[in-house]
Amino acid sequence: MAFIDVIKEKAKKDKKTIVLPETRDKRTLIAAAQVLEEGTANIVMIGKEEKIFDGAGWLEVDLTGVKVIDPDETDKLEHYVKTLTELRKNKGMTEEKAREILLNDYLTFGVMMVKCKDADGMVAGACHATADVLRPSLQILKTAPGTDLVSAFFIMDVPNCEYGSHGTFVFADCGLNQDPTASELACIADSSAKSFRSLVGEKPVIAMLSHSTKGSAKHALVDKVVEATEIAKERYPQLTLDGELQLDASIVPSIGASKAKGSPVAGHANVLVFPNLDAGNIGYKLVQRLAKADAYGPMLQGIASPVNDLSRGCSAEDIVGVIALTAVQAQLNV
Ligand SMILES: CC(C)(COP(=O)(O)OP(=O)(O)OC[C@H]1O[C@@H](n2cnc3c(N)ncnc32)[C@H](O)[C@@H]1OP(=O)(O)O)[C@@H](O)C(=O)NCCC(=O)NCCS
Ligand SMILES: CC(=O)OP(=O)(O)O
Repeated sequence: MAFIDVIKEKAKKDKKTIVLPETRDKRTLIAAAQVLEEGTANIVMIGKEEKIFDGAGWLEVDLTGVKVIDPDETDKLEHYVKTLTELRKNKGMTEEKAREILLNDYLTFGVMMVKCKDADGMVAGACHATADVLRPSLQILKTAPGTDLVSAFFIMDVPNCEYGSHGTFVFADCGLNQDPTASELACIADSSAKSFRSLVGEKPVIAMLSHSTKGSAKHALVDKVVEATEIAKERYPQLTLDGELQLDASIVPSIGASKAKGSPVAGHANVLVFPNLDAGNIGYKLVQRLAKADAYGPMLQGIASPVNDLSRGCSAEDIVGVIALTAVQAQLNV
């Protein structure tokens, strides 16, 4: 069974409620209808009911069963206003500002629904840039207990691929931390291992990626990954993790054996930790577009409740997948 079909089966077993704030986006409406039909989640949408259902009518999709919350009409608004004001009072938030934001910014409204447990998770980003989705999520939900850093990963499912876990990988950070320090890279490795284990269900084998393998190149960029590897090995001794490794040495067994002999990771990695966001974001898009991989994300790890982003280049099918993954994260509380 394909990776995403396994996730959908899990999602169906204990249905969670996912809020979709981007109700002007056609792909989101199409995805919502498919999720309702497949039964992987309950869907809440934010906006004016007549506009949402008009949109669905033009697209000829059936949104029967979707719950619509209109910020102008809901009696939850004042609770959200008070909660948001309290949460952000040290940052100058007032009730007036909070009301203005909640009435006009559906992304923040959706995050508040998750914060107040009126939804189990949120998926957005089909028509908003990543930074706009992540900022309110980070500000309101904050990090999960025991974590200092939120980071963003993709589940990459590569067709006809013998590498990774039958072609399935976690790539990180591909969406949030632009130039992580060595210590932050170590944290991203640990969070990515947890994401891999909980969503793919297999043992994570983590490569700390670089343009160098075991000292083949010298540069400050390489030094950062070497240091990150040392920190990660010390902080998380239970992980199967190694670096610094080039991509080919990480995933191709024969190249791993020749470039990094004796490494427990080389040639077998299924979790790829990129040295910075340029590499991560470009890397996932190369694999998605040229190898025709399914790319689910950017999903957040290390955040207190499940909120996941999308690329503005996503398809309706990608949204359906990320909704199912969000529902499973909510089940597992990761
Ligand atoms: C996400 C992002 C917008 C946050 O940066 P920012 O707007 O400058 O916001 P700040 O640094 O002021 O952070 C806002 C809040 O989030 C928190 N935060 C930021 N990054 C965080 C992280 N990685 N982990 C945990 N919390 C974080 C800050 O502590 C701050 O909290 P506070 O307001 O309660 O003090 C920024 O990191 C970014 O633009 N990342 C790249 C996104 C992108 O374009 N990706 C490429 C496409 S996928
Ligand atoms: C993941 C990604 O590239 O997102 P965006 O379209 O928001 O830039």
